[in-house]
Amino acid sequence: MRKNILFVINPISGGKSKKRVEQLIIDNLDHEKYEYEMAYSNAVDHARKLSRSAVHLGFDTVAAVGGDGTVNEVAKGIMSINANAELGIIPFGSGNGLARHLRIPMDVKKAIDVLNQNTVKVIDTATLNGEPFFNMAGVGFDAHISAMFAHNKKRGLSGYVKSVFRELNNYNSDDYELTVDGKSMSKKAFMISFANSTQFGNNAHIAPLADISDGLLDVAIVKPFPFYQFPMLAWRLMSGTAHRSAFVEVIKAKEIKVIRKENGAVHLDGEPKMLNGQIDIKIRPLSLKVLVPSL
Ligand SMILES: Nc1ncnc2c1ncn2[C@@H]1O[C@H](COP(=O)(O)OP(=O)(O)OP(=O)(O)O)[C@@H](O)[C@H]1O
Repeated sequence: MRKNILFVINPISGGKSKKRVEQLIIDNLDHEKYEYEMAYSNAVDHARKLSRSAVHLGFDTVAAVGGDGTVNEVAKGIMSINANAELGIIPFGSGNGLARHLRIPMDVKKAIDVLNQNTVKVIDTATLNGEPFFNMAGVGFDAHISAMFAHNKKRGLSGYVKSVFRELNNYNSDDYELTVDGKSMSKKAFMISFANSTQFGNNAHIAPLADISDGLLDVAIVKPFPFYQFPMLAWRLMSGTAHRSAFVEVIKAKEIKVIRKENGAVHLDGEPKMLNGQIDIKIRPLSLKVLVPSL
């Protein structure tokens, strides 16, 4: 029997035109395996609603055509109705962290072929104050950058890199009280990432040893560092050796509580949110089915 798949296309993700996507789907999807529909998200949270309605109507798969924010909304929609429905990803974002971690090709035709292969991997997901995330959440500098970037109309990698350099000099590290699986600790940190996958996106690996199906998050604490160390840290991110840096501590955990003195930004899969001082993060082991490349 053919499976029903809905493609949820985010027209703004990655700052890239989606004009060719419809035709590429028509030409490359295996129509013996799938009956398809397509829909465009028209605002923040619309992809979640589209995905939720599709799964409610009995769709087997919803494919997010976008970046990590679109994947977040589509996966949230799926999980709110039926954890047996599957997530597909056609990467079209600025960073595509989850897609890259799962080795889903950046090329649209090849990513459609992954859907045709029909190989399912069950992954962990997590929540931050009850809000789901799938790739990475964080507090500190990366959350600050997400909040800045959200006001930047130009999406894409170059805008992101510009924001990082502009803010790097102005940003002050914060004090955090952490409880990591019941163990209390105080940390001064430039940022803290709660990593389900290894990377933020663009192959910047903050938690190179993270396993997306191990029932654990990798808590990557980046300590304050002198400005001249930034190129070395950037190299460590890109070479998958961040865990070996003297400025990065990684702790594996199921449940983390974070208390900071002031309200501030957090990010969930790159999308910013303002929160008060207390943050609770929890893993949900093996809770989402994703279509991934067969080996
Ligand atoms: N029609 C729309 N107009 C404005 N915003 C939209 C629209 N459709 C979806 N969105 C929002 O766009 C945001 C960004 O999408 P997404 O994260 O996929 O792209 P990106 O930020 O470029 O990629 P990445 O997260 O991989 O870096 C999402 O949070 C989503 O809510």
